[in-house]
Amino acid sequence: MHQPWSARLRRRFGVYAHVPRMFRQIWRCSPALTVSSICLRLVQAIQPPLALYLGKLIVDEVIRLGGHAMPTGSLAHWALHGPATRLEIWIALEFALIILSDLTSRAISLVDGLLNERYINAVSLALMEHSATLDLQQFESSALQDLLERARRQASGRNNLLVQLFNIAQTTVTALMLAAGVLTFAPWLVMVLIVALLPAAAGEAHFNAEGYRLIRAKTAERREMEYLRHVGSSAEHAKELKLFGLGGFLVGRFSKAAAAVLEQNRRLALRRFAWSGAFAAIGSVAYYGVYIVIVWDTVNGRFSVGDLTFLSGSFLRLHGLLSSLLLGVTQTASQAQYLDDFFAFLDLRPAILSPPVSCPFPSPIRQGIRFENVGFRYPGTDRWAIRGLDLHIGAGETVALVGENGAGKTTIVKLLTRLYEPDEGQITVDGVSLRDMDLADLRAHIGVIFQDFIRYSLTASENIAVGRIEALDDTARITAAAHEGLADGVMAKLPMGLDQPLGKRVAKGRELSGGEWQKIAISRAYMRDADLLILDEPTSALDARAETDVFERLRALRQGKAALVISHRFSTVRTADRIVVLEHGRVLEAGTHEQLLAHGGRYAELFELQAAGYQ
Ligand SMILES: Nc1ncnc2c1ncn2[C@@H]1O[C@H](COP(=O)(O)OP(=O)(O)OP(=O)(O)O)[C@@H](O)[C@H]1O
Repeated sequence: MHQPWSARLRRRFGVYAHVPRMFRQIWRCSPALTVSSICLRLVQAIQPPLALYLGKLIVDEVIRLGGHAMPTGSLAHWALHGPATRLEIWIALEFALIILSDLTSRAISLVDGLLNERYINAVSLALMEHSATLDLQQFESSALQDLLERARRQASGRNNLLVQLFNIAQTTVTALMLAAGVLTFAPWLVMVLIVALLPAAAGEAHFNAEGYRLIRAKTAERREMEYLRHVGSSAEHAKELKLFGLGGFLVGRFSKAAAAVLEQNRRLALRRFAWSGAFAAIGSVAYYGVYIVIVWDTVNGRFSVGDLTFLSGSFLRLHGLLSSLLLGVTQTASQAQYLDDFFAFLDLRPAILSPPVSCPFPSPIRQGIRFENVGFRYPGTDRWAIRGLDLHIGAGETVALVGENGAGKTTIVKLLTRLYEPDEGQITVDGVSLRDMDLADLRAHIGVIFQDFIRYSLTASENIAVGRIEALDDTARITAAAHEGLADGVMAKLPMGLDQPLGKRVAKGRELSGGEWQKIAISRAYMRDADLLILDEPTSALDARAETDVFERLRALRQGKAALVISHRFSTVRTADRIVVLEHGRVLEAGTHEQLLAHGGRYAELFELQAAGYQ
């Protein structure tokens, strides 16, 4: 696939399109530090040409003084009374310049360090804040995971793009000043140097673009490697890995993925090495050619010895500066590609939004929640997870959903909380469609515990407070919720009580049993004053006594509030006001425990199957 060179050039420089946006971000982090960094770098940028020019003046002055009679007496006498006043001034200035240069470079690293840290934090925050606004559907797509993986590199702080871009600007100012100085002596020499560097510039740009293409193509492999590394070295997985003896298997998988990535990188690195060596040689030949011409012109009296010092010094610097500029531009070009990914991620917009004008959630619920002919397919699949579903949850009613694995129970919860949008039909609360409600308001009125609830590596009290994060400091509310959710007994056993960090990841963290974690999760639901409570497998890990306790307390909480309980345990299910049996995303039968048993359908069959297991 061959593109015209103009298109290629546009694409190469196109990577910098987001740099102004990045600068705006940097500016917002700290205008004072940004201005300080720019000013300090300007001061630093003009020092090398000044130092070189002072050097030339000193050499010329020394040669001029060389013709005079040798000073008599001491160095001090010569310095004070001799004809060396101008020389002394130049030397003093050069000394001052060295001190200044040292001070500014220290100040630059201080200011840049502070600014960079703020910028990296701002990038991480932007990623987290934006992630919170995206749809669950977007998160479940592997394309988004790949984009996020690349965008994260921007936040990792490894690439230090900010400092590199500032360095480029500084180097450019120095190079321009040196070039201007040299141009006054011999304009064509500068042209020779620039032209000699062009092949290297093109080569670097080419290899950087190729490197990025490689990384992009291998994002999925890198994500897999990241996953394998995590699984292979985390405490959560250690137990199963040991017992199943999976260490070797994981290492093998990782090595295979790593070897594929490594091999491609190696080939690119070798080609890059060979080509950049050849291009660098062209630059060096040009530099020495120019140097020989300057020496020749000095010998022939066209330049003074001071001019020779200045020109050869300037050329050496210019050569070094142009090379580092080239390296800087190409390195930042490849990093700027991640900037592209970072902003592409920030520009993603969620599809599930609040309407411009929203209706309030009907609180308290008077008529109930209704699914009307609802159909839903997960994105990227052809199979209907739910189809033609009609379901009613009356005000103050507890409905239990039962059905075999994959029947669509959890999907109903996702639709009810608008984590996903139905493809067909609608869901209403007291006749108001979920689409017409403000998303945050809708979710604030629903308390949900999913079967795969999160075990936060936070303190016990924080783990409960996440159910209503505004009440993080409301110890009385947290204690009451812990009591309702049976977590008070769990807390009593913890040495640090409410303040006990949970999980193995944190210092002094205590691990809990599955049932104990579930009690903490149930307590979260009690933190909310929810009009609709959804419990997806709430008691699967609880012992029989705890299960009874949980449902007794739930009955008390449910006064005037609707609840949807999903469970495979019939001891839980039979307490519900109404039981809905799902099959292939549709309602198969519905009624009370007694009605369904009398009906002798699927429910009765499943119930008897489970009851037989206890006999
Ligand atoms: N994120 C997803 N993407 C694609 N398909 C999905 C996704 N989540 C669930 N499904 C599919 O949708 C169907 C319904 O899944 P759902 O999780 O609602 O079942 P469930 O009744 O809750 O099952 P279980 O009793 O095992 O928890 C299943 O066939 C499942 O494979």
